[in-house]
Amino acid sequence: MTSKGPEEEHPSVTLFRQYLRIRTVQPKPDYGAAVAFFEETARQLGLGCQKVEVAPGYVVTVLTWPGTNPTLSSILLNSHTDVVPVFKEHWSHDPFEAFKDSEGYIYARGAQDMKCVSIQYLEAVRRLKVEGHRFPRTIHMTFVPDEEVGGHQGMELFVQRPEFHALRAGFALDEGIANPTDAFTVFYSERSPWWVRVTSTGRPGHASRFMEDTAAEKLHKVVNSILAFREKEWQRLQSNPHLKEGSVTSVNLTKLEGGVAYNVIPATMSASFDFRVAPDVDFKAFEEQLQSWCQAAGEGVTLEFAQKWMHPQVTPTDDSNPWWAAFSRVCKDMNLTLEPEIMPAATDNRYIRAVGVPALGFSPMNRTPVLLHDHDERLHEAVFLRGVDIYTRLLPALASVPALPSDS
Ligand SMILES: CSCC[C@H](NC=O)C(=O)O
Ligand SMILES: [Zn+2]
Ligand SMILES: [Zn+2]
Repeated sequence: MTSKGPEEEHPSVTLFRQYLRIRTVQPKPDYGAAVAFFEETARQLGLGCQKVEVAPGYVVTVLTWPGTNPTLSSILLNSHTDVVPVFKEHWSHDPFEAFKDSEGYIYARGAQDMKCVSIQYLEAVRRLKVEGHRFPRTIHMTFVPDEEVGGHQGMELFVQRPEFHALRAGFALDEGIANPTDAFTVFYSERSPWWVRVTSTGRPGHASRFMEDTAAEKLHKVVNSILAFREKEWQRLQSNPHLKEGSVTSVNLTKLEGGVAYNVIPATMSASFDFRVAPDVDFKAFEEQLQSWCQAAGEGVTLEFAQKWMHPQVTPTDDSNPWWAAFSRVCKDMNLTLEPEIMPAATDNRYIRAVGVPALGFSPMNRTPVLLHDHDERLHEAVFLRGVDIYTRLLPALASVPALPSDS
């Protein structure tokens, strides 16, 4: 892939790099600068712009291109504006400079997750508007805060607001993940995050003794049960080539806490786990399983949830779903191979689907290594521009889906 010199850079790439330079990095994102950026872009594109403060300092910016038939439900193009922190010393270039190398790779935090998508939406709308198109359905672009820390001050609140319902979203697109092959991954569901802390209490005492009923011994049993379950799910994934990562339940032990001194047996210890529960799991039975592992470990072992998503939804990927039919038809016409999967991580799409809006997770990056949250996150400008082409084809198709029973 070749790239043009800076003087001939495509204006969509220039806008992308400008956005990448805004430091919307957790844990202290500069959301004010991002909102100002989208307000200015809305002005340039002649789009409506609404700001909804869902919590103090947490603004959702909504850019709107009205359709010709206001009775139809709208298309919602969502993207989050925050990005995850960096370990600067592991980067080849400043992660907030949006450096472009001689081959055309743009290095920046957010290059894949998901500032590319925000600008691709805008640039596709710009092109279609410049060409004089209008479509029956309204297109709304929402730029939301807080996704990287769970969306609790972002999309989770926004979907409950009257301003969200007033958008009358019939279908939504949000983020996906890059695909290193020629194909594009599209996500039709998500695993549910369950963050579980197991606390074990037991007899304290002098650490030179063979004390019975210690917190550590009981915690060890629970850790063993959960890691054995992890191994079982891992084997199930490994042994079946039809299963993808998002189709099985994963768990990782992410924190161990407790203890005060080498020679004091602590009265309490805890272990924290990040479970990602597959959408076809019986949630009630799974929670009972967790409880029974705690009980089997002995007295005084309890669990609490720091996150517990209970509303997994599946957006159908067959022609019974007119949105899928329109989406997949465009991809077919463009000769794009789609790989439908379940999102292994959690995105704002779970909140959108939970309020009844069918949604797909799609970040059009093929032939691209998966570098979200990684060092040297980067995207080739040609892949980025191809993504603009793809949305330029997708939006007319989606915004022209004929009236549906759900529209009335
Ligand atoms: C459970 S809320 C955290 C959301 C986060 N999303 C992106 O990485 C994730 O860990 O999947
Ligand atoms: Zn993301
Ligand atoms: Zn992310």
